[in-house]
Formats: sequence, C-alpha cells, structure tokens
Amino acid sequence: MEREKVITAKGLTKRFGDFTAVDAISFEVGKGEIFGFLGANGAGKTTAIRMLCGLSIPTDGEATVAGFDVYRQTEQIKRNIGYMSQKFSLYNDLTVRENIRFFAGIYGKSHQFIKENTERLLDRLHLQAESNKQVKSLPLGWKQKLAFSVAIFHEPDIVFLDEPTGGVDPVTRREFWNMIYEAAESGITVFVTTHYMDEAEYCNRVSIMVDGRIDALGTPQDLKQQFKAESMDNVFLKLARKATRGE
Ligand SMILES: Nc1ncnc2c1ncn2[C@@H]1O[C@H](COP(=O)(O)OP(=O)(O)OP(=O)(O)O)[C@@H](O)[C@H]1O
Repeated sequence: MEREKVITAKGLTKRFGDFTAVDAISFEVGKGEIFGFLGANGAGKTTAIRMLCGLSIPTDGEATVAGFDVYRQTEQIKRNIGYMSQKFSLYNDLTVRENIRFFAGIYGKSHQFIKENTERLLDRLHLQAESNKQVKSLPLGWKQKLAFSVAIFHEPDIVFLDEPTGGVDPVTRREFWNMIYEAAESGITVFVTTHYMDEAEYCNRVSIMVDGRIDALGTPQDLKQQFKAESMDNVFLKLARKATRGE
C-alpha cells in the first residue's frame, strides 16, 4: 500500500545572490518513512532542511510539509514538526525535567499531558535518577537520546534530524536508531541527515545530494544495484567524487 505523502518538494531552490545552494530538488516522503538525506559537506542539506522547516523562504519551486505550504504556512509547519541537530538541542543549564517541560510548553501541550508523558519518558530512558540534574552533566549519548525524545514529545508528524548522532560511539548510535525505528513505527516520519554510511543502510530510502542537486534517490538496495556498489559507502563515494563544492 502506498504511504500517504507528508513531504513533497518540486523544483525546490534556494539561491544566495548568484550562488545556487539548493538547485531544483524534487522528492516525496511518505508517512512513517525513514528518509535519509545524504550529501557531502556543503551539498545543500541544511539549506534544504531550513526551507522544509519553514525557517527559510525558497527562491523558487514548491514544497509542502505536513500538508502546509513552505511559503505561506510556516507557523503551522513549525507546530507540526520536531527538529534536532547535533549543534542545537537542549539547554545545558536546565535540568532534564525542565528541558522536557520547556519544549513541551513551547508546543502548547497541556499541564496534564506534560506531567504524564514526562514520567513515561523518564522511565523509558532510565533517567529518573538523573531527572533533576542539569543536562550538561549527562554523557553525550544520553543527551542525544533525550534531545530526540524531546523533539518528538509533542507528537509531531515529522521529525527532522540533522546529523543527530555525530560524535557518539557505535553502540549508542545503534540504540539511537532503535528509537528512530520506534518513532517511525508509531507513524512519525523521520527525515535524517548523516555522514555515517552504516546509518544510510538503516533508512527506508535515501537521497544523495551533490552540489545542490539530488543525484540519486532510492532504497539502499536499489542504489547499490544502480551504482554497482557493495555498500552505501561506495555509492556515496562514487557520487561525492563528482562534487566541486565542500571541504
Ligand atoms: N546564508 C548563506 N549565504 C550564502 N551562502 C550560504 C548560506 N547558507 C549556506 N550557504 C552556502 O550554501 C552551500 C550549502 O550549505 P549547507 O549548509 O546547506 O550544506 P550542507 O550540505 O548542510 O553541508 P554540511 O554537511 O557541511 O552541513 C554552502 O556552499 C554554503 O556555504
């Protein structure tokens, strides 16, 4: 059965002056899908995500996110998505509980909802004992799991994850991906960027951006066949080699 589409992009473009950071990208993402958004440094991933999150108005093209238009309905988009990146996640000086309450409050969740779900979340993450400690005292892997849980606490349609597992060890990354699978099974669409090619293999479908364009899109299996490559690592290298941008 075909999934309901929760993200659609057609010719989506962002230019900064003469420079085209995102060059007419087109794709669709289905409900509950785990969509990997790959590309070398400077390929245009963050710029594309900013447009999809309603943070940056496109120069050209069309896109809808959770049924809302990226030009005219940016506030509705922000209310219906979650966002987490390696760089921006939680407030270090607030406690675990305070962070949960703070972010849930921003999304207008009721006191009762926050109270019940906070206890459930702390139990699930085995963080009850740490719940009144400042987030800065937690190891990075725990912070990231908490940040992900906070990003989906308000039950968004879609969660955008921009390199969520940067810098954590493989075991913690695996645990993190188990949480991603659970979220997707509950119907949340996961839009994720990563530089780890083992993680690309965990996605339902993957797109690979090169110099602002989507050069490949398909299931990891399809892409490996198409590029006659044994692993996603090799697919990525074959494409990234063509890039003229980046470091
Ligand atoms: N506000 C801006 N003004 C001018 N150029 C920009 C701006 N934002 C991004 N760029 C340029 O657009 C290109 C794409 O950047 P972007 O951050 O989207 O890439 P990325 O794929 O997310 O890379 P990374 O993996 O390094 O985060 C880069 O060349 C960057 O320098």
